Amino acid sequence: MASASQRVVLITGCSSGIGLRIAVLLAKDEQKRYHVIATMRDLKKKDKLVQAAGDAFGNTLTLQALDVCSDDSVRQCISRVKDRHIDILINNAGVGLLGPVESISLDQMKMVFETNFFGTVRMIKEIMPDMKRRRAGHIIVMSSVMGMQGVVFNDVYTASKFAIEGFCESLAVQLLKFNVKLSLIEPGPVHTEFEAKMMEEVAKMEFPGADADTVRYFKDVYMPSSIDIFEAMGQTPDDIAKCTKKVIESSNPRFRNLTNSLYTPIVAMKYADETGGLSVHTFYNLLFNFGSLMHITMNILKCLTCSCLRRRTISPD
Ligand SMILES: NC(=O)C1=CN([C@@H]2O[C@H](COP(=O)(O)OP(=O)(O)OC[C@H]3O[C@@H](n4cnc5c(N)ncnc54)[C@H](OP(=O)(O)O)[C@@H]3O)[C@@H](O)[C@H]2O)C=CC1
Ligand SMILES: CC1=C(/C=C/C(C)=C/C=C/C(C)=C/C=O)C(C)(C)CCC1
Repeated sequence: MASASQRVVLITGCSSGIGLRIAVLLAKDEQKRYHVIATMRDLKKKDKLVQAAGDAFGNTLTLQALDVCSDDSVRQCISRVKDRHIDILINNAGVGLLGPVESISLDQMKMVFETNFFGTVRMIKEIMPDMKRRRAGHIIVMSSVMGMQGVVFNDVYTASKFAIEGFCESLAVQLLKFNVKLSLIEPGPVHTEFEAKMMEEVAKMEFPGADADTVRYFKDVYMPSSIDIFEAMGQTPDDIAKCTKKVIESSNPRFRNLTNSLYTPIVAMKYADETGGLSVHTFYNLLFNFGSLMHITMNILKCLTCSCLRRRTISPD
């Protein structure tokens, strides 16, 4: 059980990746400032977390079942929390979806929104009223750079992250009146099971309904560039955990927190040209005209992201 001085942190999607690393980092805090309620939808997947938590398991870290897509599961989980008191809610659970829109069924698209958008909204609706009443609390949402900038062949995933960003941008204003903070964490590519799950999905894909040219652009142009980008820009889940810890420990946390400075110029293009032409044409050129030069492009991005741009992001160190 949490001591009176500890902040209670509830995290969704802790069976792997970023959620697992945030849970472990906070539970192993040297000053034991946090009591972490790590949640996952399938407790059979707990071994990796339990092993990584070591001595913290059963002390500063406890485990509960929670499926963000189920009203009952969310209600049951929160009702088990002492006085329903949660200081920090970290909405991390999420799923990806990649490929030509023609090959993806509406049911598959809805599942992505059920998890990434409605799952997060369900959690916020359950926990926010108590935070508002106490005039205290911090809600963290694991968004993505794709919550700000669309990426070809990630249409539906991007849309789900744009949706949650719009929701949070609106809600943050109201919450400020109640002294409840809301922060988005916006990572670029991160090496987690997310990446492996996508590769596995793509290997199995048969692309029903997509024409041969589109399938070729996806498999032979987008996929190799995307793999290069993961290699050149990829962060570790530990990096994202450290960034998240910095955000919750900040006395004046920012609303938006990009974790990867290599993305700053990409996001800047969007604000530099409100017609959208600069972003669309630059992405087109990067992919279809300079795709084979992706390594050089990455080095140019690294030069562009000199220290002045880097200051705009949250760094893990
Ligand atoms: N990896 C990346 O490149 C990036 C990831 N992100 C975001 O980070 C977050 C974490 O992803 P990451 O760690 O990379 O990926 P992982 O696939 O490693 O982790 C995703 C977690 O979400 C859980 N989850 C999925 N659906 C539900 C559900 N209905 N209820 C509860 N938990 C669920 C998964 O559980 P289960 O094991 O049961 O499936 C898993 O624990 C996501 O929101 C993702 O969009 C953002 C930017 C980049
Ligand atoms: C930047 C960029 C590309 C790819 C970006 C990717 C692959 C980003 C992945 C982000 C993830 C995985 C976010 C998760 O939320 C392209 C389209 C190859 C073209 C050139 C510029």
